[in-house]
Amino acid sequence: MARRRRPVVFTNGCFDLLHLGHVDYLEQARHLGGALVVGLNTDASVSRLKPGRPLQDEQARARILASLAFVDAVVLFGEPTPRALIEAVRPDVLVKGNDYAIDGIVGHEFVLNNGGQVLTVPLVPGYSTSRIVEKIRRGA
Ligand SMILES: Nc1ncnc2c1ncn2[C@@H]1O[C@H](COP(=O)(O)OP(=O)(O)OP(=O)(O)O)[C@@H](O)[C@H]1O
Ligand SMILES: O=P(O)(O)O[C@@H]1O[C@H]([C@H](O)CO)[C@@H](O)[C@H](O)[C@@H]1O
Repeated sequence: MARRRRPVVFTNGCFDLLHLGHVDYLEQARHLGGALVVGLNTDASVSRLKPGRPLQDEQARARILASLAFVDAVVLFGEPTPRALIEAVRPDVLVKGNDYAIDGIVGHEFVLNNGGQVLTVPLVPGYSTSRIVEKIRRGA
């Protein structure tokens, strides 16, 4: 009897300083399917998106993400968006935090046209890498 493939969940981000919001969101994302693949922006890709960043290099960011029990794979991508990676992975579920609208999530058309789902996960209020950086700068 053919074994059913576990649904693959995909998300992506810079994940510069991992915080409670990231952990909560990644754990929720993992439980929307059977395995979680995280697309991680390379240092060059992050620098284009967020000048002055990243604070932690791609190897450190990748290793930290991969240490989480609910992250099954981490894949670096250097392009401005994860579009090519999403089309290569062909995930069953594409997830972002609800700081993104569904139609603003790169790859949503591809995943939906491929019969998959595109979902958002509520943010944990008050947590962001930028806010952490700000607090450190203020010495708060
Ligand atoms: N507080 C949060 N709760 C849940 N998910 C979050 C939170 N902050 C960010 N995310 C999600 O984590 C993923 C990676 O986001 P990102 O690396 O930009 O984190 P960030 O803290 O928002 O960073 P920055 O402040 O530099 O924008 C995105 O899908 C985003 O929706
Ligand atoms: O960590 P961020 O800024 O949430 O991650 C970005 O997400 C973008 C998103 O997928 C757009 O829908 C992506 O294009 C960008 O490369 C970052 O991963």
